[in-house]
Amino acid sequence: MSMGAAVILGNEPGSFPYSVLAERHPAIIEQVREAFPYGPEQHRALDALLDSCTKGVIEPLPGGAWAEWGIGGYLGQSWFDVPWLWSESHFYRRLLDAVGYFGDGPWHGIDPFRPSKLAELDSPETDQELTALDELAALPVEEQGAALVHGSLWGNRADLGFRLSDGAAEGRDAVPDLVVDDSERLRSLLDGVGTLCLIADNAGRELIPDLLLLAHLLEHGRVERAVLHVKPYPYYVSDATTADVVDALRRLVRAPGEAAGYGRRLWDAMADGRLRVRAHAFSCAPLPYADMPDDLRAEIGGAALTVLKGDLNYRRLVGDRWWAPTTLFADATAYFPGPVAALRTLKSDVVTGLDGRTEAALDEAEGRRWRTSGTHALIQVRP
Ligand SMILES: O=P(O)(O)OC[C@@]1(O)O[C@H](CO)[C@@H](O)[C@@H]1O
Repeated sequence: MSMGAAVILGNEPGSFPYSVLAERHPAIIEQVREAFPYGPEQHRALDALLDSCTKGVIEPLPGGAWAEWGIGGYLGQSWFDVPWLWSESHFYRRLLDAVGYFGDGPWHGIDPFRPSKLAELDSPETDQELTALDELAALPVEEQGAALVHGSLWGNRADLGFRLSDGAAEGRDAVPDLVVDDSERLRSLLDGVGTLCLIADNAGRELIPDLLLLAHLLEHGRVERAVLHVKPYPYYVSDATTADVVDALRRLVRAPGEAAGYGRRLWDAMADGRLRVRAHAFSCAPLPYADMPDDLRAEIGGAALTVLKGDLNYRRLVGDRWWAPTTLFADATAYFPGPVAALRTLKSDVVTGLDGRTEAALDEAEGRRWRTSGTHALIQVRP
């Protein structure tokens, strides 16, 4: 792989990464502050975090993981001057510290994003999406599969962090033509043999369609087993944890119509081990997948296919760099230990695998906006 492209930093005012550090993170702190009746300790810690993340520098963190993940090299530097991916990931870790998530007090393990995730799961939009399954049942199985792949892909627009900094996002029309569409290749890799790893992204309205797709693939013998990788702790506002998988499955089994059947089949698949949930520490690491530890590399290497959902996982997959958009996806993912697919709506600058004409047409029509607006999507596969 060419390592030539520069790593993305957040220090260019006016850029998307800068706006995430300067605006999205402070907004997230306020949202979390309002969501719970925290005590003075938490409020003070949130004040300190706001100060640090906007004006301060990277400070030491206890625990071995962050030492392994490179904190030593960034101590004393501004949050804006270290790799953007690293800085963001570190923000979520600090936020959880501030609200006592890792402490031994009463707030231990309380997900500060849970209220917004649950609200989404209970929304009328989720009801509608589940009701649509009743009509889907009348279609040929192949068409059901294609529709569920698209449901999972576009479910990625439902990302609460993104909507926080871009309130108009949901109202904007999605562009149904994908900027890259390897869905035929994806279908051919779902040939019924072996394990599918699905590296999940958001809870709620993204996780539900991800689960529906897994239920379909298991039921129709397109995969033998599936492993759903979720985050070991709350992350990037709405990223799915095990608790979110439980909430989504409970939502499904209690739903009317076809949805409940999907939920029950998934519940059974969990019970007999065909569907497993995995919360590897590296899922919350501030690093690209090229740096994944050996145990995860071996596990993923044993899968027939790994599907990565969403924008952040895409950044981690190809490396959070200023790639020329025509860089081959196969080159950027050559290190990955097995067949890999990305299902992503475009919400940050990174992209690979476009043909030159597509890139030129998008630039011509939208300037840089197509990269970050969440209206475009892609399905990319490297067998
Ligand atoms: O991974 P997701 O949920 O599709 O998107 C994550 C996101 O909202 O957060 C990051 C910026 O904070 C970007 O990768 C993207 O804008």
